[in-house]
Amino acid sequence: MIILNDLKCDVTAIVLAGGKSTRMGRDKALIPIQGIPMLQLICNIAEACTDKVYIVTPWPERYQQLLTPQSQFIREVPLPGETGNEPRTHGPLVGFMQGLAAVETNWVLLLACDLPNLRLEILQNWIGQLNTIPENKIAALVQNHQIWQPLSGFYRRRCLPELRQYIEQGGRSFQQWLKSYSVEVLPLEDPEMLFNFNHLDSV
Ligand SMILES: Nc1nc2c(ncn2[C@@H]2O[C@H](COP(=O)(O)OP(=O)(O)OP(=O)(O)O)[C@@H](O)[C@H]2O)c(=O)[nH]1
Ligand SMILES: [Mg+2]
Repeated sequence: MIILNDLKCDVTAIVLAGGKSTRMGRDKALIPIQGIPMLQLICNIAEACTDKVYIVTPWPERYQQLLTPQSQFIREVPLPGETGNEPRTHGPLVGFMQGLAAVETNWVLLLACDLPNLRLEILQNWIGQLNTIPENKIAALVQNHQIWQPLSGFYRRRCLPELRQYIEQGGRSFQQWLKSYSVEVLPLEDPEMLFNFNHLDSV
């Protein structure tokens, strides 16, 4: 357990709660799963994995009552050239970059807020393996049919300068950005854990 605690200290969690929830038709973060709003469910799991959790969102007021003891909001701001009047639509890569700027640990656990089947023991198991990942790997993610699952995995903090550059050049795609790097594949026996709750009729 001492080893897991040491590793826990070297990981910060970033939970993304923004976007349009177009397919759901209402804010996904607030949809209850067994009585608990999805964002809170994810933050509870994140807190058990790390000592620090950042919730990156353009609208922290909306989630104020959900805030758990080790969590902190990072208010997402428009990029230069974007207007601040409409809900942000710049997407999760920009939210991630804005959260990453506040991180001081070597590793970041990035989580979407729409993962109702997320399992603590699997995340803890992955955290236990982080110190075996070769230095040249910028991230450690699950891969399905050559597609990375970017919103439920780990990134090294040092990717920030290159991520910033990619975004400044107009890039918004995790898949495209990750193509420039060597990424470790995380083992996952049951892909159901990463079921993405996008439609109300999908459960
Ligand atoms: N902070 C932040 N999070 C975002 C943003 N866009 C998406 N997300 C988060 O990224 C995760 C995956 O979101 P998606 O399901 O791909 O997109 P969405 O815009 O929320 O929903 P759709 O409109 O149905 O595509 C969720 O946790 C969202 O809260 C954004 O611009 N900022
Ligand atoms: Mg989704």
